[in-house]
Amino acid sequence: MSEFFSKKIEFLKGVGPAKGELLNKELGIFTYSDLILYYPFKHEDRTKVHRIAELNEGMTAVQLSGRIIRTQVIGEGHKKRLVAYFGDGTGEVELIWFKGVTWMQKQINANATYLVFGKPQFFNHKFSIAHPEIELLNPAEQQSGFLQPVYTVTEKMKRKYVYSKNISKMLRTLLPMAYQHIEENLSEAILQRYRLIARRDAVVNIHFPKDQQWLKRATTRLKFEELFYIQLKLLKEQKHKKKIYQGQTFKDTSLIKDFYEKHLPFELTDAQKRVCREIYRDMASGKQMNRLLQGDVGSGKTIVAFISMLSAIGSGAQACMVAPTEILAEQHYQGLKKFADKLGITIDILTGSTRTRDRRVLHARLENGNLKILVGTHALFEDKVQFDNLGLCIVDEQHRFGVEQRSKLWKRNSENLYPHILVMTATPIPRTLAMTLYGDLDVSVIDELPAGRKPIKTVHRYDAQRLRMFGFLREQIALGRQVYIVYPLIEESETLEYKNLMDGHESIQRAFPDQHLSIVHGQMSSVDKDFEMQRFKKGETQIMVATTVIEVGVDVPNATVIVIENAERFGLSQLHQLRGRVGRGAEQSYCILMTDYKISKEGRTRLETMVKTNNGFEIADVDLKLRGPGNMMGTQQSGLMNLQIADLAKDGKILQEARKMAQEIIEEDPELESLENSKMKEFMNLDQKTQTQWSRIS
Ligand SMILES: Nc1ncnc2c1ncn2[C@@H]1O[C@H](COP(=O)(O)OP(=O)(O)OP(=O)(O)O)[C@@H](O)[C@H]1O
Repeated sequence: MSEFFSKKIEFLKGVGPAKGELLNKELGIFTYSDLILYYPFKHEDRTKVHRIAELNEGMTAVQLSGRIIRTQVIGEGHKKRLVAYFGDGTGEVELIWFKGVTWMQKQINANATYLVFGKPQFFNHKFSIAHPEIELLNPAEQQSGFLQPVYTVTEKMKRKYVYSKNISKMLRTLLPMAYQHIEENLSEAILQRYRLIARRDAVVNIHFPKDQQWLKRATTRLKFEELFYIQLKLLKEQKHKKKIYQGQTFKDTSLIKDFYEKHLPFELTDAQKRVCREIYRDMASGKQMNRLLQGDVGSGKTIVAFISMLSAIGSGAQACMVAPTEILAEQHYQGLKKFADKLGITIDILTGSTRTRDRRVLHARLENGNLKILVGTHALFEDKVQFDNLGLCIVDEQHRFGVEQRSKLWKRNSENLYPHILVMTATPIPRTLAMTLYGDLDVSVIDELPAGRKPIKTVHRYDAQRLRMFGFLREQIALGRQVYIVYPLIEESETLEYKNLMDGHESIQRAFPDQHLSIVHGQMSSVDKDFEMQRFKKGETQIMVATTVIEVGVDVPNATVIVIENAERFGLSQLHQLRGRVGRGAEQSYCILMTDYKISKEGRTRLETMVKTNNGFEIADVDLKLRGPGNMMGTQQSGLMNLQIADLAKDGKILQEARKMAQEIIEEDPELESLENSKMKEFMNLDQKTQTQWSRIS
């Protein structure tokens, strides 16, 4: 890597210490390469030059080319302004500055030819432009026209008269010098196959494109490069892990057979069978499994998890399942216990609220191998928890565990044998995110719901239609079904949230005097929560009033209606998760989204999406577009999403191509040893700092 790029920015002609410091502090630009990598956020089209005679009142910003005839300072005090009379032979406009009058006056050369850019306003029978951008005209540029880059600058910079155009000017000085130092980092084969332009041309054109087409070429090339290196890195890691991390070989099928033949409660869907096979194959391979299991809500992940555990247990190992919350751990425990009991397999649960006395017993049983399955929260990560022989660890992520915690599991092993890892997510993740966040894992998808499920009917109703809605609930209850009514989490105030829920509870009790109600919220102890859940599950209560604690995992097939109050307050994936609490049996189910009339545009899109589709993958894509990758995955993982130019919400196609290319390369030449690939390896192996200077791979 050339020394050139690490030169301090203040040494660039026209920058100096004062501006240099401003760039350091305000934009994090310290070196030449930092500036080169400070891409504009948009380009203004300056390809067209208008004539003054063509101006009309409705025009947005226009570009004019002509001469400043004379300047004049008018008014006093805060009314003081500089007026420059500007003409192009077809007419005249006034250019006006209210700020920086003296400074501006010094900048302007009367009689010189300028390019002027701004929004014309018609006032007192003439056009004027307030605070236009002006530039001494460069005849070459006038001929070809150009796309003007616009850079983000902070308020503080503006106060010190450093604007976007100053950054642009610095780059105009820097780029011609930098051009020859910019090295290619993709092989000739890749460039040709994807028709990508050379890196140095891309870098120049991302700032100063010759035209729209060049801008597009430059953007595509840089996005490809960014995504390609992330994928190359992830896939290389994956390959590396497979090579060095041995997993225990679980080939025994006796328990699985026994379960299949005698206890399987329903026919597995084809998708479930396929995924079970994929997992079995991994666990029998002798390599450590690192697999992501994606399935839509209600697609039947629990039984797949259990069957995977049977592979491990049948071969004498233990299995565990980690959930992000106690309530979910409890649900998984109940779900798995049903199956485990049938085979006489020992199973227990460990959470923050497990009593010390019980813990001690549990630790001992785990350590001597008598306990085969342990379900729990991150309490499982504590050092005291030692397995005799942990063979499979299932992590139910729900987007809450980060990569960090996941890697912690690696350390939980004895000797050289690592437990197999299966990461489960309940809400589908858009493909682009999955490829980036979980790009080092193999992926299994359950893309089919159990037979006989009817798609849930979703409607949006306003508060004014509440009585009719109650009428509908009565009909359903009369048919023997059960109902959830969900209130939103109110982040600003727990008291308010509680009050909301209690008010709701009261009014529902009034509306349904003959029915038994359950109530569940976050402030209840887990014992009480569990008690209420069980009552509802057993059918002793008909209506469950709850906050979002029921969002994940709750499984009551007889519940056919979910009413979501203030539905506009929920995120899309949350709504989809909540809706997944119904439609889990054979009966027709309904989801009713209640709101008042005031809904933001984005809120409306969310509701419309819910009404339109039941498909979690489609919903995840809309969610990604609405919220952006960082917000969607929570702060923990947003670091990974710190892409410099690519946008995972929009660049799915480029990402797919980049991943495909990276896959082919890693497949053919895992160590990147060929002459062609070695340069890419060199780039990938650059020390973090130099590499970030160029590509910001996280
Ligand atoms: N193949 C199948 N045929 C019929 N019912 C099934 C099948 N697979 C699972 N089920 C049932 O469907 C319901 C949902 O299964 P499960 O709880 O495993 O879903 P999930 O994928 O974990 O969904 P969620 O994330 O929403 O909890 C359960 O009642 C389960 O018994």
